[in-house]
Amino acid sequence: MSKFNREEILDLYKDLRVTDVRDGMDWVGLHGYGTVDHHIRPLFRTKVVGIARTARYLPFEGPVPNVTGDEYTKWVKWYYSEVCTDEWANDIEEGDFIVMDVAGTDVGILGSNNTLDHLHKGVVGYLTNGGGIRDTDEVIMQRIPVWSRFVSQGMDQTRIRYYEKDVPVAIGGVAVYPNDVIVADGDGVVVVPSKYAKEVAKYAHQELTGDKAGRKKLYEKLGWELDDTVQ
Ligand SMILES: O=C([O-])CC(=O)C(=O)O
Ligand SMILES: [Mg+2]
Repeated sequence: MSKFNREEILDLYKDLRVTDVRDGMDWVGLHGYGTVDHHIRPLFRTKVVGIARTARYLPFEGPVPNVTGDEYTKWVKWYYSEVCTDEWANDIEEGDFIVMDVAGTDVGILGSNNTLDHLHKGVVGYLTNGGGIRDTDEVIMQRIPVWSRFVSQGMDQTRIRYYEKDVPVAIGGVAVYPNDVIVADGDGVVVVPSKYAKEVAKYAHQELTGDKAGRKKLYEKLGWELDDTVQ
């Protein structure tokens, strides 16, 4: 990352909720920008902040080979190495939030296997505008954070091709550029353009601080034990 220090930004955003960041975006005049379509939901409730690493896939145009099962095994290997590669996985940095434009397709590019490899390399979460994720019982058990429109069963072959990485992509009505800040939790996903990241964080923290103080008073009134969300 050239324009700003990603560790500094990740630290600045680590405690912020999606709603704080949404408010921070409003405070700098970005009312109509950043909120990813609400149909894109988390597989399970969790909160992640990361730096956008983008990739674009296209539907596969065919043809589907008419071959025996054994020939198909070979064809699948060829497909993985030539048509649907995951080139973006070769240069992952700690804190990357993988943003995949899968053109709305119903394909399980990600599963319980390859996401573990990416986790090991530093990926903190995934955002897709289609399915893109399968093996979800295991993915949830492994605590791999994914926000997607739906869940897919099928594998890549005959369905999708990798096209390019590190380019702007459109996800749920929002243009996501490499290095944008992605904040995701149970309320969905908000995208902060990197050039506004510090200013948005300032007002997001103002919101969070005010909210904590208010809820702390109400906790006390209710006789509740204080937790991390109010102190
Ligand atoms: O095989 C794939 O491409 C995706 C998958 O199911 C996994 O990694 O577990
Ligand atoms: Mg699998």
